Amino acid sequence: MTTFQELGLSPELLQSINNMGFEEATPIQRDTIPTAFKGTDLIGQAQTGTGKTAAFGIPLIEKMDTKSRLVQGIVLAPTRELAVQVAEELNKIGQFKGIKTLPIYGGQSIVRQIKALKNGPHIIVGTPGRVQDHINRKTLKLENVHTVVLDEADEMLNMGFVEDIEKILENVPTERHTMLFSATMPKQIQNLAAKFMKDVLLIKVKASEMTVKNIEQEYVEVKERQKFDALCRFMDIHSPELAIVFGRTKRRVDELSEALSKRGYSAEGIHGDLPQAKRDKVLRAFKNNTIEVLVATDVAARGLDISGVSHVYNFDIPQDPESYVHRIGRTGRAGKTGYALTFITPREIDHLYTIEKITQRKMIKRAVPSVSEAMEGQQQLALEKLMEVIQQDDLSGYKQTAVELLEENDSVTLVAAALKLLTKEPDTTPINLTDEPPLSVKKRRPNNRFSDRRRSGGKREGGRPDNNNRRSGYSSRGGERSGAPRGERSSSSSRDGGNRSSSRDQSYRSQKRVREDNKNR
Ligand SMILES: Nc1ncnc2c1ncn2[C@@H]1O[C@H](COP(=O)(O)OP(=O)(O)OP(=O)(O)O)[C@@H](O)[C@H]1O
Ligand SMILES: [Mg+2]
Repeated sequence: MTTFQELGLSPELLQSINNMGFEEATPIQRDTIPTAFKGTDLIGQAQTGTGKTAAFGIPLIEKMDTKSRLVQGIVLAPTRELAVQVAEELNKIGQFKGIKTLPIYGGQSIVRQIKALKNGPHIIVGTPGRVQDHINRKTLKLENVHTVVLDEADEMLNMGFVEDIEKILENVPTERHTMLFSATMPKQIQNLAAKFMKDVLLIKVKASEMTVKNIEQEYVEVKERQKFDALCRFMDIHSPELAIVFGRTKRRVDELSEALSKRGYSAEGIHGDLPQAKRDKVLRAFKNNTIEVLVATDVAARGLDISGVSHVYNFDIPQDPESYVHRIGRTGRAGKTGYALTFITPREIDHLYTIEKITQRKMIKRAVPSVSEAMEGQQQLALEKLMEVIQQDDLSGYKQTAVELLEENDSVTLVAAALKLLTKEPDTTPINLTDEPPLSVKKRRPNNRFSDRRRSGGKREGGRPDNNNRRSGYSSRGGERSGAPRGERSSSSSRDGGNRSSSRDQSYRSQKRVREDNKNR
């Protein structure tokens, strides 16, 4: 066990960490904070929900000069919601030191952001597109930035943000401290490290599996047309506290959230085509438990930390194993338990095997529950509600009526009627979802997914020189700091785990993903 005192935090930060209820450092915090204090460029990899935000947030804030009113630190994140969340956490960590963090992201009034930027924030957390916009408008100056963090670095790379990041970093002094964080670090991340970092140290929290142990992982094989009924039955049995249902496309999310609402679930959808105000509203409602089911594209797969998410349903199998890891990582956070169920259609079984192989974790096969099983699940829930009222509420105001009722009815009939009233009986309102074709295996293009995306994505095209003049190196925590020039480091890929290299895996991983446009992130 490592305490934050042992990590040498200032009294101000110890106070905020204490206020946040953190008692001891998580492994990634224990391993990265001392290295980050030394100013070493690093890549931090640890499972979802294990405190990577504070792992970079603590050293970032410790390094801020409170007397300055200039921006000294910048964090880039792939989605707007994540930028907001990270800024909130940094504001908590920095509150007693007086460090101000400002989120800037697309979809929010630029005028409002310009005003806020004038208030002298020390740290900016932003999505690449909007940050660049402010740089171009000269409303954000990065010449005094000494620390840069790329949160969910591999996702920003997947999305083709690498050029935006490069442009942003051209505005930051080269003598800077750069940190990359994610739960997954595909090999292509080395290109990013080579581009943006110096003598990089890879700090990877060792785990036998990529996903956290306390998430129960199951799958169900079902025909496309039967998926929705199966989902409803599973949810009736599980009665999740809060659930996220992931769909592959925006249309899927729209249709699913509407269909779930029709069947009586309290559900709303979120994806990149919705106006930001709507996205904010839906997420707020989910966090406040006003809605119980969030239906989402992968826009909600990364980094979001919502307490109470007990179940994740992959209604459509994710596009690649990394996406799987992040999606299910929305549950089982900070040591809590969680549950994840993945739906596959018969032709998608190979994708499931690939996920299992890469995560090093087997999923348990489940059969589609019958209507009566779903009904039993709901009855059980009603029973629990009833027992809770018996134990916790004052029922004296109801007892006289109960006595009168019992004079005319037998007790079993009465209790059965009460249970019926409390039970949400399976709803069979007809639903017609547009079929999604099964996830297919396409031929892998040469090199890597990054180059695929550059060719295919509007904003990602139009290349730029592939190189900058930054020195680069890449070493594992084990010590062998290679320092080898780019192009000579292919051997270092073995650190990623030899199990990742079968051609089938690669072709799967390199598929062009049905992703949302960068601008919507
Ligand atoms: N030392 C700690 N003790 C207790 N809780 C912590 C500690 N550090 C972080 N947490 C809490 O754990 C939760 C998960 O943290 P965080 O969002 O930083 O995870 P993450 O590793 O970035 O996950 P992801 O890979 O999904 O982005 C948050 O609610 C955070 O406040
Ligand atoms: Mg995170």
